[in-house]
Amino acid sequence: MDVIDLSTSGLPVLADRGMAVPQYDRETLVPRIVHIGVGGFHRSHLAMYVDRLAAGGDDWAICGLCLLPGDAAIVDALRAQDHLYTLTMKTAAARSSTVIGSIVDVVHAPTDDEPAVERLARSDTAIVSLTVTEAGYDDTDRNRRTFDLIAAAIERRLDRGLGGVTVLSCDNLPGNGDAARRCVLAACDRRSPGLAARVEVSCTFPNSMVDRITPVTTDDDRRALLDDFGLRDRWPVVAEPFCQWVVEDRFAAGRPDIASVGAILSDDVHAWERYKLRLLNAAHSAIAYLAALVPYTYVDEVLADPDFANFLERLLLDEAVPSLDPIDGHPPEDYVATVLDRFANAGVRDQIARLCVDGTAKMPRFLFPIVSDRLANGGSVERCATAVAGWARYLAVVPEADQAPDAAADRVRRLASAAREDPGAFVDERAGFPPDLAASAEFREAFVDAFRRLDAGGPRAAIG
Ligand SMILES: NC(=O)c1ccc[n+]([C@@H]2O[C@H](COP(=O)([O-])OP(=O)(O)OC[C@H]3O[C@@H](n4cnc5c(N)ncnc54)[C@H](O)[C@@H]3O)[C@@H](O)[C@H]2O)c1
Ligand SMILES: O=P(O)(O)OC[C@@H](O)[C@@H](O)[C@H](O)[C@H](O)CO
Repeated sequence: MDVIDLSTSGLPVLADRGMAVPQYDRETLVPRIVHIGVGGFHRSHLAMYVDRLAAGGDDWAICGLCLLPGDAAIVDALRAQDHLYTLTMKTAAARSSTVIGSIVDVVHAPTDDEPAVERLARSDTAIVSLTVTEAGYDDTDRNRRTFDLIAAAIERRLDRGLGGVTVLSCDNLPGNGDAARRCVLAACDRRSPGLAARVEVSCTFPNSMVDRITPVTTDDDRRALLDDFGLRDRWPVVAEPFCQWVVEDRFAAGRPDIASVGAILSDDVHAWERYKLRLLNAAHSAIAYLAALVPYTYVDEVLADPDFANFLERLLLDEAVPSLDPIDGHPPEDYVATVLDRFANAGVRDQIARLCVDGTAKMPRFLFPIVSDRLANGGSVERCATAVAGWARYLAVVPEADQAPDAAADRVRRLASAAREDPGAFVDERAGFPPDLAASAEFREAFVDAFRRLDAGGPRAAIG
């Protein structure tokens, strides 16, 4: 089999080799969605939904907007292959690959604001979507730029007599639309008096729950495409088959018929989002650091370990589930079973190291709310405390160069080091604990006990 590079002209060859490829005319698509943060998840999720829409005859498409210097690699990769890429869905038994055609342009604006603002302000932009990570909504200079650009673009649109846009966060955080709204309105206040009020009446910020486990792309993923299809794709995406998107139907400038391709339009996104953040994301953060200390490399290895599987199941059923309001017809226990099943998928090879990234942004959003609820309403916090102790021990003992990136970890790392002498020192508001956790003798005691067990016997002793 000849090796070909991914490009529009190669699509017929790939179709002959059995790969699903776009059958629609990409030239006629209109990039009404401008997406900031063209990482793996955007390409496994929103871009896939938009690809399905195009396959059904819709003309919506996506322009990627990359704002960080480090985005040069993805920009180059996409440009070199006509913005096409492969999405491979994997289980232990099978994998299936599709070429996704819904991204039709990409703008890289790491330093110069004007190309970004002008692209966002264009008359055909209807949705500005975001996957800029949880930490991307914290108030830092780098993050401010993202929202300053959006505010500048909306102002330009309104001054030109164009309407507002929908700002659609697809990040994992409680009330992601509300968080995006707060960041955009703060940027408006920084920019000009009165702009925030104009944005409030012209733009919308739907909340959404987004879900598809999407590991970091590896060279093995690239090699598999070469072996199976003779295809060289510079930056393919792999994901699990499961995919979910629940979103509020508040779109200021129109939307495609996303329900027709599987999205759920709902007024009750918060209930779904809580299920997901407290049962799936919290579970990821709960095992991440303990597993890294073993060390395990992949999530499925952790689930194949009966001690870890039992620890996680008990944490979810005994501590996380009681903190949730059940959704009619969708018992949380069923959701837990699905999550455990998805984590056990030995085909997807999701990396523990990926889950360890940005713990300071994720612990307060995923795991601490469960503990807060337990402290307020009664019930054990022992397993959540063990998970947090795993995080502290990881920060204290894993050499910094080997730790997963976490831009805000310096202070927390110092507290974790201090915890080796005095474990209780870690449970401090400076480590991101909310006041109720920091002040709770019950939580502190459970944490200290778990930290000591970890110190004495490692992760297995702590989770037993
Ligand atoms: N990977 C998943 O399984 C998954 C599933 C559901 C939701 N998500 C959400 O998507 C986010 C991104 O995940 P990913 O797997 O695509 O990660 P990724 O590292 O592959 O991509 C993130 C992209 O966002 C850009 N980015 C990061 N911070 C930014 C900032 N402050 N401003 C502008 N751009 C920024 C990066 O340059 C990169 O292109 C997650 O943090 C999460 O909120 C991910
Ligand atoms: O993507 P993050 O960094 O918010 O969290 C890590 C994982 O929990 C997350 O990516 C899940 O895999 C995802 O949310 C599944 O939909």
